[in-house]
Amino acid sequence: MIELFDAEDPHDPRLARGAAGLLRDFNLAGVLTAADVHVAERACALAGETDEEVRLALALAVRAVRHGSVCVDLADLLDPADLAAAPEVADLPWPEATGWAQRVAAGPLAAAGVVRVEGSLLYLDRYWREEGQVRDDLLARAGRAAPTVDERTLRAAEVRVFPHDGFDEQRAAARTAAGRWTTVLTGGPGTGKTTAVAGLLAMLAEQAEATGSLPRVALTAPTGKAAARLQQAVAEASLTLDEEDRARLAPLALTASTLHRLLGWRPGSRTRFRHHRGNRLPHDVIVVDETSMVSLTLMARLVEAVRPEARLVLVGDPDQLASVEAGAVLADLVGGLAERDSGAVVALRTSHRFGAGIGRLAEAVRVGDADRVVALLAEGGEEVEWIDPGPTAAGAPPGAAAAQAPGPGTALLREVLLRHALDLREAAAAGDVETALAVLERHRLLCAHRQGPYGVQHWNRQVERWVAEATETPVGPGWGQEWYVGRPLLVTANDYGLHLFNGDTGVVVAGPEDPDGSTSQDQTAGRADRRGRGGPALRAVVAGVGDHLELSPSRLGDVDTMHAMTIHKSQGSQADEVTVLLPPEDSPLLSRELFYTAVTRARRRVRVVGTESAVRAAVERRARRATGLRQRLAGADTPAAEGPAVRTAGNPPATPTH
Ligand SMILES: Nc1ncnc2c1ncn2[C@@H]1O[C@H](COP(=O)(O)OP(=O)(O)OP(=O)(O)O)[C@@H](O)[C@H]1O
Repeated sequence: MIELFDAEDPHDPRLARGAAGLLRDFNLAGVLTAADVHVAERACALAGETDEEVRLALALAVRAVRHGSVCVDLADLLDPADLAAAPEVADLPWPEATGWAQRVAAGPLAAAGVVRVEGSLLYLDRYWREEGQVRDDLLARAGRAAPTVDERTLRAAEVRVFPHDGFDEQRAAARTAAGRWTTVLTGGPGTGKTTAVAGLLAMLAEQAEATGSLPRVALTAPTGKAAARLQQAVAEASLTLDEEDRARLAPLALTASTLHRLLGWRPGSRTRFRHHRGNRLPHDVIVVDETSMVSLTLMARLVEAVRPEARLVLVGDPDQLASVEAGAVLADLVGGLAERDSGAVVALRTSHRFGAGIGRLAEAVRVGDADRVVALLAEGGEEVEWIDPGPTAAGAPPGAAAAQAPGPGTALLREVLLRHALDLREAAAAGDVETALAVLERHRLLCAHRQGPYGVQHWNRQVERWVAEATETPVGPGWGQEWYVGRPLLVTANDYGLHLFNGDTGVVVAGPEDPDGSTSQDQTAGRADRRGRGGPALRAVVAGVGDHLELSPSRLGDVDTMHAMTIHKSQGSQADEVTVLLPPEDSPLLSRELFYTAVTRARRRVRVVGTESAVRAAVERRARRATGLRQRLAGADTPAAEGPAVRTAGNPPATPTH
């Protein structure tokens, strides 16, 4: 989607002062940011490229990566849906598509290796190389003779580990993964992916017994939070195995780490690791969870570091939002490998966790049946509720009624959100950590946006205002009370020293001073906030795997308030009840992948707040990313050899910006 920014202020930092010609036109129109323009200008100056249209093409390629695409299709920049949302874009002086890419290919940028052109696809060199490398490494793995397995032992293990008909899908998945070097295991939430993985590991451990060895197993995920959940889920799933298989898994000492940690994070580089083609990972089995969140760059680093004779099991849900960084790797693998190598992709379809109501809604969203989604929402029930704010007040932005104007939508939202915030506050004020953390898991408000009336910031402040009114106490930064009892927390960056991971959640509770023996410097710096202006001493409690961490709030650097969180951030986590606040239908963030991700965060009940047109837009609009990996994997040497642009699902902007 051609997403625009709207710069009314001439000093807006997104405007590139000094830009000229086409770059200036596209910058002023909000298509290109100053960063896109500067990169293009600099690279063209260095390479000696003076053709304005080629400069524009390069800036659009830079922009595409910023929006999560791996390349840009110069022949397919505008589609009717984009133009309906932003008709003014059509009036920009777009170059004639025919021959545009060829001019880039014939020019000095391509000669200098800054860009690569394939058909109408324009890549920045790095992403072109990474796509090719992922394809080559995966196809090389697929071309090797299959791993040797003892069939009789395997068949006996299948029946033992997955004992009845309800495990048919998982049994088939584990059998596939046991007999291949690379397997992509897909399924929505609660379809038993982790259970299948635990069973597979027991089966592989038994296979290794014949050689008197133990398989070296790595469990990994793109984020710390997802890795922690994977470890916990595998441990829980292992408990369902019989004693003999549990005993097989015990010596494997299964712990999970982030992909960055597994690959060997190196200070100063986000894309180069200690393990690579020349220093491969030692493991025999590598299980990656939440693969939909893995970017192309990280996948490239992973597949080159895996030993050819190690099993790689990529687990995830390809219908969810794709990675924050460029690529839609899981969706591409599922599409490309399924076409080329029919056995590599195994899908689990039966949900063992959701109630039927959420499952039906999620499936209707997944397949893009907007009429059914609207009918299911209208029907409602135990698990599904719809708050349609209805027609908005004159002058109000469409769909804003529930967010801003007084009305039934606002009253209902207030009731739900305030009740949850007060329950949290009550447990936190009593210093009851277990209850506070349990209450935290009961409900999430999920927003597409970060800012604006549909955004997390607005709703965090709004809930704080409601709590302040209800309790007649100052709450929130508006009152100079950043730290207050019952403040829900979302960790926004990994801190390996403190064992905190991006995506961890927690709550501020009343409690004894210096829970972690904080230094005198901490105490001085944090005292005013930590005491909440004469209130009790405060401690932050962060939920961990099987345990929690308590520390002084002053030690927490990267945290947000979590009365509301973005759908992007919610990936990989669930809550009993979820309220999804949809932005208006013209929001560039609305997409089927976003809506599906939000709905599937709910374990017991999902509440959708949004107009019918917003619901329909969410279901019908595909988030798109331009990538070539799917087609490369499917068989074509170059993505353009089989036709025009390759688009795959999963294309939110890299970060929600509204
Ligand atoms: N075949 C089955 N029959 C009944 N229950 C099952 C089956 N497989 C898994 N379960 C149960 O369903 C729940 C979800 O399973 P599991 O954690 O393996 O799913 P998942 O796909 O990994 O979930 P998610 O990725 O959403 O966390 C667990 O409680 C598990 O014990």
